[in-house]
Amino acid sequence: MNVDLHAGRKESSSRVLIMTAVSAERDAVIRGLNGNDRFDVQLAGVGPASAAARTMTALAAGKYDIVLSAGIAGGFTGKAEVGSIVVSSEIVAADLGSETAEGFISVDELGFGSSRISVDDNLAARLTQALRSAGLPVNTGKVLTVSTTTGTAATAAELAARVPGAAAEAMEGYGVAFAANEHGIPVLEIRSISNAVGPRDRSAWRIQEALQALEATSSILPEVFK
Ligand SMILES: O=C(O)c1cccc(C(=O)CC[C@H]2O[C@@H](n3cnc4c(=O)[nH]cnc43)[C@H](O)[C@@H]2O)c1
Repeated sequence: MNVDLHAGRKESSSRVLIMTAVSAERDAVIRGLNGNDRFDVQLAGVGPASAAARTMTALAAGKYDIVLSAGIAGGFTGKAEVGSIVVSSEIVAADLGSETAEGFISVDELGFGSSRISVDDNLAARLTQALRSAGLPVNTGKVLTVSTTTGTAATAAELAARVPGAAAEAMEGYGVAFAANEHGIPVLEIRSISNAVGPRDRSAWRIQEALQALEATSSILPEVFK
């Protein structure tokens, strides 16, 4: 999906809402933006429900042209390494559905809506290119939203097989994107990778490295979202 950020407006520049789960992520984004007043950064809280509710509230003011879900994330091995950045090609609620003895059935297959929200392909491509030009390690791929972080190699493998093209896993993107969709506003998810998706080992999370990558990424946003 591609959207004209300036549709219906003549001279103005775009206003961007960025939702992060926690304050350490928000602070990294704010440092990167370096006082640019076209961007507002708000806390989504952890998980898709909080993210959806708070994004709906923030968008009610009617002043934003695009919404970004940003923060740290787990990266799928071979797709997004620790310290790298993932720009979403699609936002997927990976655990929204039913478990059965034969395997997982998504809400799409159940006929209850869609677990996938498309992003603005043109913006995703421009951001990826700008980050690459700045020398940052960036990949484009599907970013999964889960309510329970993956904690075993088996679940990581099952998710990677079930969602071909999955690059990262986080907990808020689908909520932010759902709210953006309700308002008809384009959405993108941007994640810096703090850990590999797989067996839980919090001591192996490289949070500072990921927050630095998030800050560096945020410093590029003003040139992409004009
Ligand atoms: O402890 C800290 O200093 C700290 C600083 C910044 C962020 C955190 C978080 O715990 C953020 C939680 C947030 O991160 C996403 N996340 C990160 N890795 C994964 C993962 O492997 N699977 C799913 N989500 C992940 C998620 O969006 C959380 O909301 C701590």
